[in-house]
Amino acid sequence: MSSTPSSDVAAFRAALASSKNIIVLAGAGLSAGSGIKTFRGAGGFWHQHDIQAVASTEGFNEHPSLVWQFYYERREECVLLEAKPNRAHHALASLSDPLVIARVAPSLEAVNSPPLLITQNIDSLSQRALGDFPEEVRKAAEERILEMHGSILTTRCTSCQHIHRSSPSNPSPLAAALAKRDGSDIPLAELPRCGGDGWAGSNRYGRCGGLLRPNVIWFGEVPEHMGEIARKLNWCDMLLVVGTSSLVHPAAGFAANVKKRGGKVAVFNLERSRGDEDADFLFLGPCEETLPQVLG
Ligand SMILES: CC(C)NC(=O)[C@H](Cc1c[nH]c2ccccc12)NC(=O)[C@H](CCCC/N=C(/NCCC(=O)O)S[C@H]1O[C@H](COP(=O)(O)OP(=O)(O)OC[C@H]2O[C@@H](n3cnc4c(N)ncnc43)[C@H](O)[C@@H]2O)[C@@H](O)[C@H]1O)NC(=O)OCc1ccccc1
Ligand SMILES: [Zn+2]
Repeated sequence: MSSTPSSDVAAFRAALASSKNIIVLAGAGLSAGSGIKTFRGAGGFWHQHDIQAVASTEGFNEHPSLVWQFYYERREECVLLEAKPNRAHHALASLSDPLVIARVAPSLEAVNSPPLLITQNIDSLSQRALGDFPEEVRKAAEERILEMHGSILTTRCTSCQHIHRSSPSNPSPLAAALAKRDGSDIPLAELPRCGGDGWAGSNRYGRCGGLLRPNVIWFGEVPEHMGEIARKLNWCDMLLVVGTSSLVHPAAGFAANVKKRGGKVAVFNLERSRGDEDADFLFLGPCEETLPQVLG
């Protein structure tokens, strides 16, 4: 790849305006401006926790209490401590407004509107940034947000696979259990259990009682929505890569995939990141500043 990436805003806007299928890929940097720690940045999660122990199926089978405490801390950050969507989330959310689309992306094909947002984040802040949009715009836009690594707002039963949605307002059963403890091991029996209907074969017998796990994708597990993501990337002619170190696969391979098919890539990151030398556009700095500026 010969040329170095451009940071010419007008050139980027012209490229965006002629794009038919725009996709956004987001990582932890998108939510850094909301006070949520990243993974590899200063004070990041992976500096304080062993990835294998807290973000793998094996880790959960060995130490379910430790993993639950790690995700309770994540839940605290995102939900209980009221993290709010920042200007980067709102700039991306504005791409769901038909008036904004008409102005910045008039060539966007209706089937690709609003632009798809593929997020590696589990914090639900991109959805919350849609808060003040009219119902139908918000609904349409929510369907265009793919949480490929799951969500901190949901738990999954390890036996019946039932998904439980604990809304931010009422604390999850875990909160009660964790609140009691000083970080020491929580007995397996006290960890969150499935209240879903239990089924043995064809007859039903009350509560499933299976051990719940955070409904997030751990290392070694297949990310969510991979079929839809692969299909949509095939036709993507402009990929915005926002706040990700591009070190975790399969997300880390999306940009090269789009480039290979003749699409363009624009990277928004606080600093240089893996593979950004192959991008067409590179906007360095806090994305809560660069995105509103470039999309504004
Ligand atoms: C470590 C890495 C080498 N390992 C992997 O990639 C593994 C193994 C692997 C698979 N393929 C490979 C190929 C090569 C090598 C390894 C592999 N991948 C997997 O296991 C994946 C599953 C991985 C998912 C793991 N779960 C997460 N999260 C959920 C839980 C949780 O959140 O706890 S990953 C987690 O870490 C990743 C962290 O990356 P970032 O979000 O980028 O955060 P990071 O801190 O690293 O960087 C932040 C960036 O933001 C920038 N920034 C900071 N502030 C700002 C700011 N203000 N503005 C702008 N930018 C900013 C910084 O400069 C920095 O660049 C995210 O994906 C995040 O979700 N599963 C899978 O491959 O299954 C098979 C498969 C695949 C496809 C189809 C079929 C089968
Ligand atoms: Zn169950």
